[in-house]
Amino acid sequence: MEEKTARSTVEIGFVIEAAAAAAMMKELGVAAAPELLATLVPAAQRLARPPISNFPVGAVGLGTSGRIYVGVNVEFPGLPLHHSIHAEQFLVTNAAIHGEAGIRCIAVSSAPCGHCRQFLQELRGAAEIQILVTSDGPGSAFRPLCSFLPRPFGPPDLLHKDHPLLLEPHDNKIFLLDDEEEAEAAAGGTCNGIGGQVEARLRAAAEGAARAAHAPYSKCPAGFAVADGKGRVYSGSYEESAAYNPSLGPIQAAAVAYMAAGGDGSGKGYEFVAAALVEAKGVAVSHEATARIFLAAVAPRAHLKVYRFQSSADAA
Ligand SMILES: O=c1ccn([C@H]2C[C@H](O)[C@@H](CO)O2)c(=O)[nH]1
Ligand SMILES: [Zn+2]
Repeated sequence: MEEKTARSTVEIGFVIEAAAAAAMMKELGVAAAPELLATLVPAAQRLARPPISNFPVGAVGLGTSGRIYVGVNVEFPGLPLHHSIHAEQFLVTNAAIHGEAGIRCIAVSSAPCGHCRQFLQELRGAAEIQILVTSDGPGSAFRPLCSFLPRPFGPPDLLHKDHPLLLEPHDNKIFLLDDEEEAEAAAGGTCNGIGGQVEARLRAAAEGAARAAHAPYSKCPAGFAVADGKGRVYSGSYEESAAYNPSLGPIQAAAVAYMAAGGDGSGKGYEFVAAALVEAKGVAVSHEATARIFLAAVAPRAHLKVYRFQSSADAA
């Protein structure tokens, strides 16, 4: 009973290094890493930001590196529900931000929805990812993703089998258009006096995120970066799903980076003062309008600058 109390009050961050995970296993008397994942789910739920549903979802995943990644659901008051981030998507995005190569198993507080089962198809070896649903009770066990989503539609339906998948390295060819065109593209918004240095860092972060984006279906990679009032920059890459709708936009991915780095989405809100979007010029998929809607709802003071690059057919 005492042990149970200790477990339920454990506090965690969004990334747990392999050595720290080993120390936790020892402390909590847990024999194997997958068992530790389930133990940490209540602590993960406490990091969730669900002001609309008040339904906190926590997901805890083990990477092939031995690191543990936490994911939580994030809801944005004032925005349509499809802007929400699911815990499982948060987990995968958090892993991507930290350069993780693969996810072996995930413990999650409630059954993954159809959208998340589909999103997870973007990972190599998706069928064998092991999932445990803690709300199923003490006797619940890890089961492969293919038992949650039999006969999936996924990357093999649309891509060559060797095409890089979500957690695999991407280097999309991006060459930003010159300054004059950027200035034209940066329509709207008033510059609220962020320093040129922060602006340059935002641009570089968004460009790097666009390079790393997983956008093999539209071939429209994109990256988004936000700066807080202290000059800290957080960036996220667009992550596409073969089934399109479960895709996670670069704006949501940057919100994950912000939260995973300790930004508090519930207390003082999202303290973004400036943002940058990097995407191709005149292509099928644009995030600019979404970025403006998102910023207007969560950080209305933030100035957005949009940088464009010439679309390249060999974007991967
Ligand atoms: O697989 C799921 C299902 C739901 N949610 C979140 C979305 C929303 O914030 C809340 C209610 O659906 O739970 C997840 O995070 N993962
Ligand atoms: Zn879901």
